[in-house]
Amino acid sequence: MGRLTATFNRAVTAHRDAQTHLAAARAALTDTTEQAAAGHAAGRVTADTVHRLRAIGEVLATGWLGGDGRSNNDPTAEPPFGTENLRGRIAVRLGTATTAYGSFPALVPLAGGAHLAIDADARDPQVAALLRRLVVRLLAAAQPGRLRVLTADTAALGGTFVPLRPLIEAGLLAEPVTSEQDVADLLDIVEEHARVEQHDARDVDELLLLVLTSAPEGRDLTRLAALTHAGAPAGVCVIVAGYPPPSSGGIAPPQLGSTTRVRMSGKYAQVGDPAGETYSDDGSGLAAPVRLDGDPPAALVDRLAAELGDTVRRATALSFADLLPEQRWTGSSADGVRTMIGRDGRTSIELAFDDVTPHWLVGGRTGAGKTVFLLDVLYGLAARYSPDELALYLLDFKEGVSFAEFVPTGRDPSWIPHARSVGIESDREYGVAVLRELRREMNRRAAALKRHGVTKLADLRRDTDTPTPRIVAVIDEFHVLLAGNDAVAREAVTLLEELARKGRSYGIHLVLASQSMSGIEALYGKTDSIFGQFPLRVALPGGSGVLDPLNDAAGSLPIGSAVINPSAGQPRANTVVRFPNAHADAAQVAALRHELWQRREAAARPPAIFKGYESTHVEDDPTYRGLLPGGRRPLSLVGRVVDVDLSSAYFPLDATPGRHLAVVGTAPTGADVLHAATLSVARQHEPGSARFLLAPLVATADAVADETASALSAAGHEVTQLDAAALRERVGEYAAPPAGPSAGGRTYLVVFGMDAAGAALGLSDPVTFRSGLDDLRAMLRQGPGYGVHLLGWWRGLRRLSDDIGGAHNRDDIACLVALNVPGSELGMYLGVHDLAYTPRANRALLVDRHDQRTRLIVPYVRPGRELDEVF
Ligand SMILES: Nc1ncnc2c1ncn2[C@@H]1O[C@H](COP(=O)(O)OP(=O)(O)OP(=O)(O)O)[C@@H](O)[C@H]1O
Repeated sequence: MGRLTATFNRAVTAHRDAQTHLAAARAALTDTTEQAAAGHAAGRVTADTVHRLRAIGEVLATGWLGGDGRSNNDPTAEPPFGTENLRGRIAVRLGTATTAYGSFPALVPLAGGAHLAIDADARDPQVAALLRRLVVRLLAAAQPGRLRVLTADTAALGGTFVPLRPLIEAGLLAEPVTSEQDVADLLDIVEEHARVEQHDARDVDELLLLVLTSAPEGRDLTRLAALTHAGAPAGVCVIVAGYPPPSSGGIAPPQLGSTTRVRMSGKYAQVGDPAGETYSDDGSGLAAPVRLDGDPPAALVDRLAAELGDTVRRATALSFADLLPEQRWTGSSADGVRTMIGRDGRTSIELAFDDVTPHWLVGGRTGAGKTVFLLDVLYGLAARYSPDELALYLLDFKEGVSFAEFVPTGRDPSWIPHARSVGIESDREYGVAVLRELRREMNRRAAALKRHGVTKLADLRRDTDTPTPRIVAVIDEFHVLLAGNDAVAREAVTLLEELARKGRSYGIHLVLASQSMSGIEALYGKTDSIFGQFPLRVALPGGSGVLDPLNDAAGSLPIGSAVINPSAGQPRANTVVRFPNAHADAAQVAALRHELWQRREAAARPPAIFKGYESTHVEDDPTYRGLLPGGRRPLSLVGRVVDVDLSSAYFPLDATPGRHLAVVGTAPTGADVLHAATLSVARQHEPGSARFLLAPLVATADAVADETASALSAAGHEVTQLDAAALRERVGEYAAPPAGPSAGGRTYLVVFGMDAAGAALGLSDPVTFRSGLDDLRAMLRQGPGYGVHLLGWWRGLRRLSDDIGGAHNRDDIACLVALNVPGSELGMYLGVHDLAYTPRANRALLVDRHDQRTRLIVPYVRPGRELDEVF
């Protein structure tokens, strides 16, 4: 007993500095229990021994790890939460060991590589209550941010942890998983945690407590066992109930390492020897039955949730501001650009666009936080590098507003000065236009390198005064761009392949983000050649598609986190990062945008913006506004090209046979296009120097035709209105060069509803026997030569074809704007077999037969025409 007293006294003194002296104290307990067990067996246990055991137990499992958290000195005072750093082993109370001479606390070691297994699963209410009690003890004791608890409840499908709901809601405890597949995913997370902790050998950053209400089977049990063998540096603590599982076919279950085993026997439990610290000489464990502690008081659970929830959130919360550097625009992009994206535990994680990770592939199901992640990256970069160091091309294919905040709006004139072009709800054709622009820039840079006789972008930057910023081009929902297997998708694949392969040498970096990596037909056979150039993979929840098929680390990620993998998704290269929610910090984000905008250079221009849903008006077109009389050949404006700068779509009307315009399609916007085409040519003539003959032949176009006539008259032009018969006459007149006083100047025959002139044109002249169609065809060929141009709207392609005498005469009306005309029909008319055109609202195809131009355009509509009317 003398030795016992001495060790006890040492332990009590040691309590002042429990961490350093815990080992000594634990030795005291081991000593004591050994002696107690031995003494008990020999009938030598006395009330005094038990009394001392009780005191030692209270010293070892202090605060919330022991009793109810009350101290011996003042039973009414509760210890504070969050005192343990959990870096090494701790003693945790399981229940009360009873002997004939009284009871003492039964403790087991946990953490620091020590684990616990109970033979009955959580369907035994005592086991379920103990598991809850242990979770609460550890959470109450752990310093904020030092403990992460993951639970699996296959025994009761989540029911075991219902009493701990307040902790789940407070974010202190993860939602329990309940299926075998989920358990496998959970093990992925724990293994990843262990790998990262072991790799970063400095210290255990965060203890991951894994609580399972029943043991998994097969391979997952082997994985679980391996975790128990991983040792203290893995930072994992396993508490598993229902181990060993009922034996299957006599095969012994894998042995757990450093695990105290508890065996249930009626109302008592038998606690085995902890690893490395024996209660017994013969391995029989603690020689006293243990009454397990029951449920934690509900009030304690509530209080813990309220107090600790807040503290943990504050301690681990990551705000948008954490991503930003102290000083703006101090970075040099000579060797790459990098930004902090979030944290792994307490470690900040930076990602880079450089030679090692030139391009990124980002995956995540919809709603997984892809947009938020991209915004975090983009704002982080824009805060670090000036527009001379970094330029952004942003392209979004989904209906949404991912990048809308980078461009000026009616309410907020600010923009991100790095943004060169921003596409919102982009068309695939717009995407291709942006990629072409990037390729042009790449070629420009390649030529500049050659010119300066250098091989690296950094050297070029030194040799020239003109800034050569690195370019980061983000394409969100890029699978839309590559959908199908048409000419657009094929061109996009070719461009992407080239940019991915050569971009890194020229400071051009791509981020491809998508909710789906599968079923992209156009990529067939090209995935390796393209995605092989994207070593950095970012998998958000549901985004495992960007990782290796054997890497399922993104399976059960919570929102706000991502797997970062710089090795093209290989299973052993994951880091799980938490990133802040830029959407939640809208005021801060707006403040940053304003700050950056204010810093822009005086000459900075807002980005070229494409909003797929917006209609366009000729009056807003700077080209239209700049048109003046006296040009060499009048331009007839019909819309804006779907390209990076949204350039004006027009046809020059010169003297070549066939320089006429046909607008085709039943969409009422046909009349609007004709209106814009007519007014634009009118601006290029002095009043009195051109004749406008307007034939409003269909009721749907009457209002627009009247508007056109008044606008022309207001501009001082001579306007004559024609009906079908008069049109027939004029066509006859213009079939040959005019002679006499009407000669000279230009004549525009503007026909709203040319198909309605069919009957009149079909009539033959009683004298010459020439039909109106004969005259029309002659006029189409020769008219431009003497200044006559037809601007007509046909509602059907067939009628147009008939009027010109068959599709083989298509060059006789060389300028075509196709509205809602099926692509196949149009392809047939034009003799182009793989024409990629899908008619849709607010879009048209411009075809110029003479210079082989085919462009997707946003056709002009009259202001006030609502979008749903447009098609
Ligand atoms: N770091 C985060 N922390 C907390 N919540 C987040 C975080 N990131 C995203 N979220 C939440 O997830 C929601 C969806 O995010 P986001 O809009 O970025 O998803 P998405 O993947 O772009 O979805 P979709 O493809 O459908 O547009 C956000 O409204 C936000 O509330």
